[in-house]
Amino acid sequence: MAEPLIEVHDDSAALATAVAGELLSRLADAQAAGGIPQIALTGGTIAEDIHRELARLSPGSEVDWSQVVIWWGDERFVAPDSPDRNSGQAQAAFLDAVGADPAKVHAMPSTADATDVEAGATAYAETLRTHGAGEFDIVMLGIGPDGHIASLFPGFPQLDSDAIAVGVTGSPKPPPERISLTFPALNRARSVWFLVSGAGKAAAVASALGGADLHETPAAGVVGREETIWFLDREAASEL
Ligand SMILES: O=C1O[C@H](COP(=O)(O)O)[C@@H](O)[C@H](O)[C@H]1O
Repeated sequence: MAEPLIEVHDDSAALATAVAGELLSRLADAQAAGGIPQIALTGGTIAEDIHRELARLSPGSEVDWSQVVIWWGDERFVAPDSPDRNSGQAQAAFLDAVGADPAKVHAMPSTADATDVEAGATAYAETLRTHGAGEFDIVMLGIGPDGHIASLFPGFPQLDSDAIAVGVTGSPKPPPERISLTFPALNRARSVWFLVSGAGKAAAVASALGGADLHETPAAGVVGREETIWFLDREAASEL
């Protein structure tokens, strides 16, 4: 397993531009090689900045977004039009603008699609299975100040699940009900990219990269099969 790479940028704006540029470059290369890349998006503050940069930079890129398969690492189990939806944020920020194919955009179930989080997680796992069980090219993950990634929170039982996707209730960060991919699913990715900005995340970054137990710092439990890159700004890297 390759050592994680750490890339530090001056601030969150520079970080967002760099990640968007790198993603477009990877997708263009994969498509030029004849592939239909599969990526998993994340929610959160830095993801919003990156999505806006993807909208800005995509027209000048070689990427055909209609030939990219889109997944999510986690989602808030709320109404489909709730502003809390990670997928709604991405759709509005860039997926509509760049011409993503709705048939290849796999949002996690909302309260309109499933009776509860467990049913939603089971349905998403089934969707993943029908598409090769999540052979992701790139999984992007934000991280919380508590070290959570996706909706895998410190001390929660979902950390030990061997399912593909799980339901979460009582999330310490609102909204309380969520659906999340698990470690076994996330760790099938060829590349895992952590996207982290701000001083509030510095301790979590240091803990994850310092080899913490994944039950205390869930970010420590995800590695790509081929590469793991930590895209940080200076503040997030300040405790390394
Ligand atoms: O709730 C969530 O939080 C994390 C990090 O979000 P941030 O706002 O602190 O950057 C995110 O990675 C996850 O997808 C999301 O559901």
